[in-house]
Amino acid sequence: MIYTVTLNPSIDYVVNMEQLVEGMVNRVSTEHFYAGGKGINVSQILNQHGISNRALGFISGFTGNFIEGSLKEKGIDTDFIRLSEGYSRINMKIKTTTDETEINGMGPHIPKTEIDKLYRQLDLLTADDTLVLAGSIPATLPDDFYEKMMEHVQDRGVKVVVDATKNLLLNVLTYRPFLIKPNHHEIAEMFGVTISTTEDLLQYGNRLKDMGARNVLISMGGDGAILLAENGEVYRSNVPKGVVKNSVGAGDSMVAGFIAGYEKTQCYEQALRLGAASGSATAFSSDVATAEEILALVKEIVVQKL
Ligand SMILES: Nc1ncnc2c1ncn2[C@@H]1O[C@H](COP(=O)(O)OP(=O)(O)OP(=O)(O)O)[C@@H](O)[C@H]1O
Ligand SMILES: O=P(O)(O)OC[C@@]1(O)O[C@H](CO)[C@@H](O)[C@@H]1O
Repeated sequence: MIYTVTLNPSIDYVVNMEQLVEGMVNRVSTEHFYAGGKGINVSQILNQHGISNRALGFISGFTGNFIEGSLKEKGIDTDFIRLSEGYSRINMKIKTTTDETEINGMGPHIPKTEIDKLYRQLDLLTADDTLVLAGSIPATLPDDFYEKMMEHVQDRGVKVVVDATKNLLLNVLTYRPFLIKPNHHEIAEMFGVTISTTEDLLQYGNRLKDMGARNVLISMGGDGAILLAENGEVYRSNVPKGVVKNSVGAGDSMVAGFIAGYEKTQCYEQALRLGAASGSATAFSSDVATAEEILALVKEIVVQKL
């Protein structure tokens, strides 16, 4: 079974407007409310690929009810820990004709008793399970919380996927995650360097492998992705043609597509293909993509061995 953990789920309030003017009243031309948070997005796309999974994490308040309800409506298995105080956050995603701006909320305080409940859920995982840790760690939890969770399941051979930024990602590498998915900007930031060529990316991708990551998937937005696979092969994928509606969740969809592709075929090339199709399908859609939208793009993905 695949378990996703979203420590700080959100309602993504996705709006369109022609222009965003700071210091003025701005009015939107379209608005949508979606259940969000990186782990939750991974769960939604896994579900589209027919891969059974369970979404874990903390929810609270009326916003938490919306998140849980909308996942249930889509047939996604959830086992969220409900906090008695506070509200799951609302993240505003503003798409204008030129930019995408995001304002992400803080989220509720998570008391120690509730953290213990999450550890009890992790106690049940075995070597047949995959644990996906995705998204930021809320301010009320310690920065090393992902490391703590990985340490907790370490002896049981659980496959762990981590999609997080900077130190959160670097610090988990000693626990040998099965997959990490930084984007090219995050790699540059992690190592404090400027990346201008594919060779640069490969150099730092290999550094992440040397530090412990088993598979490193580097996404590059509209420029596709590179996979440095555990078997030593390196692959590059293109992106299909399409109009970007809202790229929020594209990275999470790529992670989910990769996991689904690997579960189905045990082949890294196929996993990258399904990951790339899933990422682009979400970029071309207002919400995270549907199975039909993803399948329509799979044939356009060209995976090349470097
Ligand atoms: N503009 C785009 N056109 C086509 N495909 C895209 C575009 N942006 C993203 N994708 C697809 O989604 C994948 C992941 O995108 P990206 O590199 O933006 O991830 P990310 O930075 O983690 O995204 P996010 O944080 O917005 O979820 C890309 O490798 C590509 O396959
Ligand atoms: O604040 P975090 O946890 O870093 O990111 C949260 C978030 O921006 O990530 C998802 C897209 O990747 C959205 O659904 C959600 O709003």
